[in-house]
Amino acid sequence: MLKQDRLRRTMLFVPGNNPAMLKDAGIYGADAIMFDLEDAVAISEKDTARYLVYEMIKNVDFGQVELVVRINGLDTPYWQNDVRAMVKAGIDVIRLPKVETADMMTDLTIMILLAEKEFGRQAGETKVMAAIESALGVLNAREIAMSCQGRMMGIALSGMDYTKDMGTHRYPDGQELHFARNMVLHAARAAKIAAFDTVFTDMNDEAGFIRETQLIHQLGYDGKSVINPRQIPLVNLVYQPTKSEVLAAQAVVAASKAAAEKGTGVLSLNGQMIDRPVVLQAEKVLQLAKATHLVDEKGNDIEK
Ligand SMILES: CC(=O)SCCNC(=O)CCNC(=O)[C@H](O)C(C)(C)COP(=O)(O)OP(=O)(O)OC[C@H]1O[C@@H](n2cnc3c(N)ncnc32)[C@H](O)[C@@H]1OP(=O)(O)O
Ligand SMILES: O=C([O-])CC(=O)C(=O)O
Ligand SMILES: [Mg+2]
Repeated sequence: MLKQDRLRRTMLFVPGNNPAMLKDAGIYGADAIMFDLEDAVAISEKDTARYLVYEMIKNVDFGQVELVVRINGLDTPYWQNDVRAMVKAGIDVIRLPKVETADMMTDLTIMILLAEKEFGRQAGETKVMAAIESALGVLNAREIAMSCQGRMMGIALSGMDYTKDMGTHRYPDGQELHFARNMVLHAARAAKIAAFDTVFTDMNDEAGFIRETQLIHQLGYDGKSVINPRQIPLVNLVYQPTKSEVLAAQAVVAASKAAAEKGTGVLSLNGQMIDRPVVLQAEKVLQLAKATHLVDEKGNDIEK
């Protein structure tokens, strides 16, 4: 599967200085694991965490899960060593926190390219993503999302730092994130990259977490950064298509295959015109249904 085609419903933050959490991070079914070298790690532990994450990537089999690392910001003395170590380890994606301008992403990719050359990795192989955590970052989201063509995998809203920058804090109804959520999402969609919503930090407020996940799913986000394994099945449940959505998608895909065999492009199904966007949407529904074991690899129902 092409990397950009993979599901990205959940990206699990794992503190880079916690060996037990790092070792088991692959067992919870997250679509991506995000090793954190930034705010989950105390200053005194920065070098230890980098070394530990390097060793984990080299020695633990995380299977098909996408491996992301959140490095330290460009205003710290750590980020260049973070980049070198992670590129050497073979990380899939580097997430830069507190991105405010496209130039910051360019500075990051210059360093990544040097490290790719130094450690014999293919140029451009290491993907990048930007975390937007301030008013300036939100206003520049479009240029940030359009930068680093070919390497840019996605952008994320980071609501804790963002609300601090805005002079507010997180509220249960999420109104304070309304503009930023929509800006980040539009920037991602215009650049054809993935969009990730921010963490929800109250692990005991399951109803609040589900409400927020339903909102970002409705808006069109690919998924969410999560901080605890308990949040993963809740996101997957929200993203799971309904039975009638699966049936409709199966019918569209079957009709489009039959039309392609006959050499017809556009077709009609139950009086509805079916064109390419409808087929792509149906394929996405079946991809989500496969991930939650509602249908098999071929898109057929799994008897329960
Ligand atoms: C604003 C920001 O920057 S947010 C991003 C930075 N923050 C983080 O990375 C924090 C990530 N999350 C955590 O560290 C933890 O979930 C905490 C500290 C919040 C809560 O930890 P706990 O109280 O141990 O949670 P809980 O009791 O649900 O843990 C259950 C199991 O899941 C494991 N676990 C919990 N969180 C994680 C995680 N993020 N990654 C991997 N494993 C985890 C625990 O180690 C425990 O394993 P065990 O049963 O084998 O002992
Ligand atoms: O990316 C996130 O959601 C976590 C984070 O750093 C923030 O909210 O400031
Ligand atoms: Mg932050």
